[in-house]
Amino acid sequence: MIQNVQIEGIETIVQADAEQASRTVAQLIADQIGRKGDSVLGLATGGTPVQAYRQLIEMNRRGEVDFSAVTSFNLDEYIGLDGAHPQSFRAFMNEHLFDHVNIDRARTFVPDGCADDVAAHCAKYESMIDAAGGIDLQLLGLGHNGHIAFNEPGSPRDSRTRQVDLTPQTIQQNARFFDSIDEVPCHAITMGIATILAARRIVMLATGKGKAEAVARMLQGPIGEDHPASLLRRHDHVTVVLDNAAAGALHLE
Ligand SMILES: N[C@@H]1[C@@H](O)[C@H](O)[C@@H](COP(=O)(O)O)O[C@@H]1O
Repeated sequence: MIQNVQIEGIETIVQADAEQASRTVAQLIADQIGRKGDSVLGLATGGTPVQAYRQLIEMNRRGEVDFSAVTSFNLDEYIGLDGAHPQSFRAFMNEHLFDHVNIDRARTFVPDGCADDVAAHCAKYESMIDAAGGIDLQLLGLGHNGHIAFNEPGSPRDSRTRQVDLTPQTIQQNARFFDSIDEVPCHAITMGIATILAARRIVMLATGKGKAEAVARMLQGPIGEDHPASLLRRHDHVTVVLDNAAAGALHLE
């Protein structure tokens, strides 16, 4: 059963399972591209969006969504991994989306984890987003500690693309993608909270019981930098898409 509720002014869609929630997110992205063929998308990595990307690939094959004029900017990248490294977010995006749809690879942007001058690269990434006209739709996942992209708790709400340190918890969480925890980089480049909040529309996907507490704090806890996702409530066009399990700690009337 699908529930569509307003929580603290945020449109929240609760689907039965991760498959249905991913389908909803894929449809929201396809609708955005349908309205504006040359949309600028903000894209996310992690385990959560994989099914939504799979749906988009299927829709692209069926001719239901056309990526040919789309531009994309990814949220983040590990420092020290170049795009050819299998655990880089560039490789992730190629494998899970870009290799399988008709997007122009030259218009897909992921921060360069091997940039010589990281600060200059971050400033350039911001100006490239501006030059593209800003992000029309930003897709987000949710960290267990409330992080968005790699904006860990305590990240300033006016932060922009920059180098950050990862918390031990995030390193631990992401170790599942590597052969061992020692291989997980400790630093990353991430869009800032202000970069994310500048997107015209934000779609957050969270699934599974493990995200339930973080979802409840995001939507019904205090708004503050100690739970970065709660700052999304300061944005006027956010859609949160959940499965039942991730909605489990919410107080729904
Ligand atoms: N930087 C990413 C985030 O963009 C992502 O949303 C989050 C959740 O990941 P997952 O979807 O695998 O739970 O963790 C990562 O560290």
